[in-house]
Amino acid sequence: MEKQAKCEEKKIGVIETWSRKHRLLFHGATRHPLILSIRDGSINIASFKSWLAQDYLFVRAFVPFVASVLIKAWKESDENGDMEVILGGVASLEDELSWFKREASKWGISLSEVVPQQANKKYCGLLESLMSPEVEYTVAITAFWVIEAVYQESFAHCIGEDSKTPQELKETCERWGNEAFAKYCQSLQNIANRRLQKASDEELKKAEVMFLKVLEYEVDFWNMSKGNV
Ligand SMILES: Cc1ncc(CNC=O)c(N)n1
Repeated sequence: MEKQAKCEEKKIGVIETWSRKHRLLFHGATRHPLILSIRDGSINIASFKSWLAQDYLFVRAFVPFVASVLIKAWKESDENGDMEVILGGVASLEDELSWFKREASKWGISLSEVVPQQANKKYCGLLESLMSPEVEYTVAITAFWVIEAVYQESFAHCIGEDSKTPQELKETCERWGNEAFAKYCQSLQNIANRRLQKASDEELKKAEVMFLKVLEYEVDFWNMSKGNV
């Protein structure tokens, strides 16, 4: 019986098990009021602009984090394919930074003057702590997957059926809500699941704590734009 339960768990994967176990928090991060207001068209543009400016700073800190996961994959991975997936992630961030600059200029935001808010600083600090060589590949790749998955699930919701997303925000939603990004997130999830399946109990625990922490920080990140509602 116990063996069978374990097999079941393997079949659906650790990530799905955690997403179900912590579905309230997962939902809080992927169906935040800011996202719902984009989807129903009631979004305050000042909130959007504030999010855009803060997210640009976040993505700048995200680049070295992803590079650090690449280093861990090279050193610790048991599978050759991991590096290509992560390298693809690094490469697409160059385009993403250019997109932020174009988008900011469209909205009249001067990126050089943006001051990071507290929640952003805290989140970038978490990314920096994950870059340490002491942090295991399994923990880092789990964090990486959650970070990407929150944006994928959130923005895909804004371009789904019956969404009333304003035309000028559609490109933003497409950036993370598109099919190719969903596939990339699935590849990251597969890597994370494979690693978690083989992980020690201690490593599993650390990865689950990190999973929760990222979700919490994502909620705090969305909350930053509340001041502008
Ligand atoms: C706060 C936050 N979380 C996740 C992402 C998505 N990853 C890269 O773009 C993001 N841009 N910002």
